[in-house]
Amino acid sequence: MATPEAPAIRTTGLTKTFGGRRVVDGIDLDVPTGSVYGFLGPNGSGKTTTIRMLLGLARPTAGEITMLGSAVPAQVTRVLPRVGALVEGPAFHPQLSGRANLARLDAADATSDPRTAPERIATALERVGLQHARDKRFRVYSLGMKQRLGIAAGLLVPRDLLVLDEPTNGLDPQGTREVRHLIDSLAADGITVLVSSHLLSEIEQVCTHLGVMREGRLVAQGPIDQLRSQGRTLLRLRTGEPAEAITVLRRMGADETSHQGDTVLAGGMDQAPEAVVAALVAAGVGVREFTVRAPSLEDVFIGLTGEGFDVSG
Ligand SMILES: Nc1ncnc2c1ncn2[C@@H]1O[C@H](COP(=O)(O)OP(=O)(O)OP(=O)(O)O)[C@@H](O)[C@H]1O
Repeated sequence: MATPEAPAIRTTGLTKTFGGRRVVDGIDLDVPTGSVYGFLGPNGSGKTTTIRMLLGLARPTAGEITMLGSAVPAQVTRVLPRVGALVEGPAFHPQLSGRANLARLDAADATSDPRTAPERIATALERVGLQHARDKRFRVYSLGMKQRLGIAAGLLVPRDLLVLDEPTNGLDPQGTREVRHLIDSLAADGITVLVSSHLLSEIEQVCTHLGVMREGRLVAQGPIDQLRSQGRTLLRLRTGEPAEAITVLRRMGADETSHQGDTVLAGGMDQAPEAVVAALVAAGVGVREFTVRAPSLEDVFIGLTGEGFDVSG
């Protein structure tokens, strides 16, 4: 049994190679118990392969995994009953109701008790907010409802950990919100959630922790506030004297400056904005516009991954 202090998931040097290519390259994941851990990275960065190894669906080339206190894959049969997973989505029958679909999946699970099935199915449907639609056919469900039914399938027995691979992928904004609310409420119940996404904006609001993948490597990991504070404040100003402005800003500590036309950008300064404006004016630089942009997670990730994360949705 994992103690409350033990991480829900920990990997050491986890590696997977396909044809000599390191698709997952020595990653040390640390998913605290009780966290909502956003596993973020562009398509192809190795998230799904990592998740498949965690769930015992793929064998690591090297490295170790401990999940809920048990070694994976060696003790995967012990740990899997405590883990709900949504990977690639279960195959639902379009003509059957949500409830009938869950009954089919539950019946196919040799470890679940058929006597308690109706109650467990009702609880899972309730949990994801689909009780009212339980008798509707799957094919008339909205995208968000379909995805929530997929999560319900992972909740047919009580779980300590939920692993969701891109649960918001392809959803419209409404569906994305539904899934986010569901993750929030599952976390409030004490379930640890690992949720992958290639879109920061889709999961940022629900996560307590983030891990960022780039080309098979885990390039950042930690509590979301800690990662956010790694960002740099950016000053932006408009002036008729950009060259002079840059000289002043550099003297005041800016280590990154650029200008285009009358717009000057500067990073790496920690002076109060009013002190910067005063120094500019004292140096004869006319300031037409001045803004300070607080660091965003988006900026941090662009720096880490070398590419922008989609901010839609
Ligand atoms: N069975 C396999 N054989 C060979 N290459 C594979 C296999 N599975 C995955 N890959 C490759 O490994 C890389 C990482 O894939 P993976 O699916 O883990 O990334 P991902 O971050 O989950 O991206 P996506 O969001 O697109 O699924 C990709 O280049 C993919 O083509």
